[in-house]
Amino acid sequence: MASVLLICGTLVAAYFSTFIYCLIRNLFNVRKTGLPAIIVPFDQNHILWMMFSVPYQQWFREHLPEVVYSRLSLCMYGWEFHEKLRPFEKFSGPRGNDKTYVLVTCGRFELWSRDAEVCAQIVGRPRDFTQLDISNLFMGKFGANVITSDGDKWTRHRKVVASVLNERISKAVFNESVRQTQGLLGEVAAKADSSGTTETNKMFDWAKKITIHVLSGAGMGASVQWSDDSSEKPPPGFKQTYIQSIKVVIEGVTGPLLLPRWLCLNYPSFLPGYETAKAMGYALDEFPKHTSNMLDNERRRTQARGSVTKGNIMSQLLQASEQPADPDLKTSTGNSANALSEREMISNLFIFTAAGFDTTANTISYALVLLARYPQWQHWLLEEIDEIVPKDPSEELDHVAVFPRATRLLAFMLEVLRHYSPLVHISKQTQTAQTIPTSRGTIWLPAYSTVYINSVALHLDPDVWCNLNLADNEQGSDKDEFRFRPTRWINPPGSAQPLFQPPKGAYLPWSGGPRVCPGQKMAQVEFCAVFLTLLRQHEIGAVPLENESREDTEKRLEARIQNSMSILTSQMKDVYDVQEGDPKGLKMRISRR
Ligand code: HEM
Repeated sequence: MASVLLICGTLVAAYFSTFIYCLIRNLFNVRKTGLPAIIVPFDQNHILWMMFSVPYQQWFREHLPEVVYSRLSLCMYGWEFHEKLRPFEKFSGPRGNDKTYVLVTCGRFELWSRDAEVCAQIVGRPRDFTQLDISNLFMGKFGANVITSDGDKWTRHRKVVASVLNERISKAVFNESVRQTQGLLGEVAAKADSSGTTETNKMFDWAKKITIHVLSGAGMGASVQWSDDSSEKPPPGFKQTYIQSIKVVIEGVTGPLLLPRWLCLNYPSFLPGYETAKAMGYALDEFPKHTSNMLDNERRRTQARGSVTKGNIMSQLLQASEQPADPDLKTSTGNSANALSEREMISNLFIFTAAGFDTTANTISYALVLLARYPQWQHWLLEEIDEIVPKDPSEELDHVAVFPRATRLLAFMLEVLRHYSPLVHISKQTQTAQTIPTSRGTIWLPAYSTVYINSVALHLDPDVWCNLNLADNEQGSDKDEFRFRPTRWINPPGSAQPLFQPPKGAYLPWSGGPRVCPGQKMAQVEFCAVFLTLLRQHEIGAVPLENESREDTEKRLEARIQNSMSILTSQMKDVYDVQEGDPKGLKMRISRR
């Protein structure tokens, strides 16, 4: 018995001594960096902490002393959204650097920065600052792809992916976004009262529906009617439609996606989470099959057209993937050729959806609430929209004629993303020791460090944003960088560029450098197409509560926006999947103008 206890005790001691070793090693290394340190003596990337810290955040806040909680909160996923500049102003600033610090934990060495110079180098040197191992777990579920790869493998994926997201795709995305938003307006009209006004909790689910339909139509060439997806049946031999399987997979990235397929399919029905696990099991099985079938169909269509590709991502991907380039690789068709195998194509098609769905949908959702919160900005947009869209409402919107002129709308989107970046941080790791030269001195980093760009804090730098491009009728203010003010993006008349071009590394909602988001233009085109169509003849507002003043409505909307959390991306709580009568939801009003 004594020897069993001794073995257990030794194992426990050995386990905990690794944490102590890491803490001491990190304390030693931080002195070499010359940066301020914030010490939190445990491993914030420990699986148990990652699982339980966010759900128990409220409990920690209420029960821990302020001095402990104020540090601990910096280790809870998504903290950047709520804390804004606090760690920089409260902890690192007084110790000599208000833009970069080291979080000294019992895990890896962690650098956190909101310094544009540092951030520009992190995103500009993808061979030195590589993808986190953990991104493979979620994003590599269907095989290697552009997000999970580094080095030469990444170059190969990226070349294909970048060639696919081209101007032809922009046109397809624009047209599909208009078509889907018209579908939404059709549903709105069917529910409208005699004055042409509809009040609904469903506006945010509809934003998601537009985004997934656009990805399906302009992405995979599988165009869906607005009202079709609920009535559509899975094809023979399938339990889920393509849209259903993709939704389940994407919603599962918070955890269930990590479960193996066999476990999901055999999950005991008496345990909690049975329905989710079962749906995930089917989706893991069927998503690649659906995609593979769609690729086969597209191949057949392309052959029938005499190799003429269509303007959707899948068609372009097939063409780009089967260009001869590397004789050592075989494509799915068995040709001695480039680039991406069938599995890699499926995995990249999954990534387009995983990377493009929540990011775009949540940006549209924040924008909807901000339109209601700030009617003055909505009117500012309506002025532009009335000028650039055809006067005849039955005349179709032309991507080439309208998109380049939607300057205010794009400025509005850029301001939404400055405040509500879907990714609150961008994280990378070093494989070997690195240095980052800056005007404040050179930062040294040990091998196997994790580096975090805090996008929320980066986008609030007063040196870049405060009182930028004040219009004639606007007052400057001390804390202007915190204000939602899209005019800051509009350069004075006569400038070389109509929109403000932030300094390198200062604005990274789409990241930057060679690994900048290849879907940036697609997201911009979709955002503009959706709001051009929505606001062409309608206005967006929030339904006031009983006896609520306008001022109180604005406060409530502000609180709803601030009540956000980061799952994979930042999103408002309780706006999705809420039934019509449920008071938890956020009731929006769409009225004909
Ligand atoms: C508002 C919408 C979007 C935002 C804010 C956004 C943001 C980002 C960010 C920050 C990254 C870098 C991630 C990192 O390095 O850790 C990224 C990468 C990526 N995004 Fe987006 N994205 C958006 C829409 C899209 C769309 C619509 C697509 C495609 C359909 C897309 C495809 C990708 C891909 C493939 C990558 C990986 C690039 C690489 O590693 O080389 N994104 N995105």
